[in-house]
Amino acid sequence: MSRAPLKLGCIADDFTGATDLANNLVRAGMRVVQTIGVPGEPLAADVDAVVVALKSRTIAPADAIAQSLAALAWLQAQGVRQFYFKYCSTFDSTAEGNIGPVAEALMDALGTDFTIATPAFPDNKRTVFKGYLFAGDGLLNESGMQNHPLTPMTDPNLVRVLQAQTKRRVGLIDYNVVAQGADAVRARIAALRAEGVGLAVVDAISNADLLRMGPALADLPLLTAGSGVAIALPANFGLAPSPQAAALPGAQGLQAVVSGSCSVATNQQVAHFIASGCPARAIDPLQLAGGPEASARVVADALAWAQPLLASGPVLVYSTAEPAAVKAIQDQLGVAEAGALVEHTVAAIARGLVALGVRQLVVAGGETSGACVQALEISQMQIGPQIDPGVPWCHAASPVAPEAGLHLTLKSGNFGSVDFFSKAFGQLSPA
Ligand SMILES: Nc1ncnc2c1ncn2[C@@H]1O[C@H](COP(=O)(O)OP(=O)(O)OP(=O)(O)O)[C@@H](O)[C@H]1O
Ligand SMILES: O=C(O)[C@@H](O)C(=O)CO
Repeated sequence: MSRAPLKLGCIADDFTGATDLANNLVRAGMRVVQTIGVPGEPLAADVDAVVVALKSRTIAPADAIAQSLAALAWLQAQGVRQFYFKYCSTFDSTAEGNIGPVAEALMDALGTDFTIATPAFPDNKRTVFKGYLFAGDGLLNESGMQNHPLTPMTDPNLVRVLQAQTKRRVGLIDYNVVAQGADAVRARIAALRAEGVGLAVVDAISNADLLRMGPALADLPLLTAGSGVAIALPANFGLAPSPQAAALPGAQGLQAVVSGSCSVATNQQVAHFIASGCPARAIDPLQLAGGPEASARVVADALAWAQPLLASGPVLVYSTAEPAAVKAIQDQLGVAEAGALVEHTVAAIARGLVALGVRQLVVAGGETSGACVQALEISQMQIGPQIDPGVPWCHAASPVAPEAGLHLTLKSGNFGSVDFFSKAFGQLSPA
């Protein structure tokens, strides 16, 4: 290997989550590449960290484990000093996992008996106290996440949630320990290890807490977390923030937003975009139920609608709906079927929009982003400047956007200010 070993090798369980992690690493001074899935060839770029983006959050645990181990094996082949399994700051899991099963499989593969688990991301109001996860000012299960279409979160106690997904014992490094600093965290890790605890949820209610615990994490082979902990890691490798880490090519082309997210923040962003007079077209999932022809018709109609409007500014195509409407659709189509149908259709629309000349694309929703990036045949993304906490602009090559590629941002469902969809375009520098 001619380049230096990677400092961090990261595996993210969805695509927006991967850019969120990459964004925090870039802001703290690392040069980062995000790959879409496990690359088929060795890493060429000379970077500090790679984030391998999987779409493994809601698939069967055995498949999530297999994909994560494949990502780990590829990262190991590139030479990596520390590994990071990134999941959602709202700890999104199904009843079977996949946070616990994947974390354990990675621990087994790395031969380590201990890791941490903390989704804390204070910049986005995700805080953990006494093992309880807060989203905004309320507990996770009162935040809207209890209504998530694929991963409803009804228990805010992360020790309990994780214990139900793991064979290893789950413990807690609570706020009193974190507040005392890295030495106290190190001592607590040693004590938990001696008691046979394999995974410890760590409290953090501010960036200062994350930065304080950072040095105590330097020697752990594997970290499992949301993106928050990432702000403390570059310093462990002697790196400091630098503006060059986020430079992207100049932007050009038409602008569009596609949204398959039904999260609280996205619902507000869609409503705001429509209220501000921008063109928007809703997709009715029930129209997709008639097989591939039905979906193809919806795609063609949406593109025919968008084409004459694009020259005048950004358009929005969305399936975003409030919880009651989502539930009604799921009751008729099934949860997984509705999700897959909508994702496939929104992704086909995203591809069609890029074929029409869109080169600045906002995608809302993690699963939706996964489907869109795959439809656009994107294999790698360069991470650029942050639009809002957890959401950077990225740049990627795509066969659908030959020559200069396209700018895209993958917005997690609950991230971004209410005016995110219009604000994002104003933050790109023209070519
Ligand atoms: N109107 C709808 N009815 C039923 N399901 C829908 C509808 N609109 C979208 N969906 C599905 O809901 C899921 C939304 O998940 P997605 O990960 O894209 O958004 P999110 O959960 O808000 O984002 P994140 O994971 O970043 O928080 C997708 O599978 C999508 O296809
Ligand atoms: O951590 C988060 O909240 C996000 O990066 C995410 O994973 C949403 O899908």
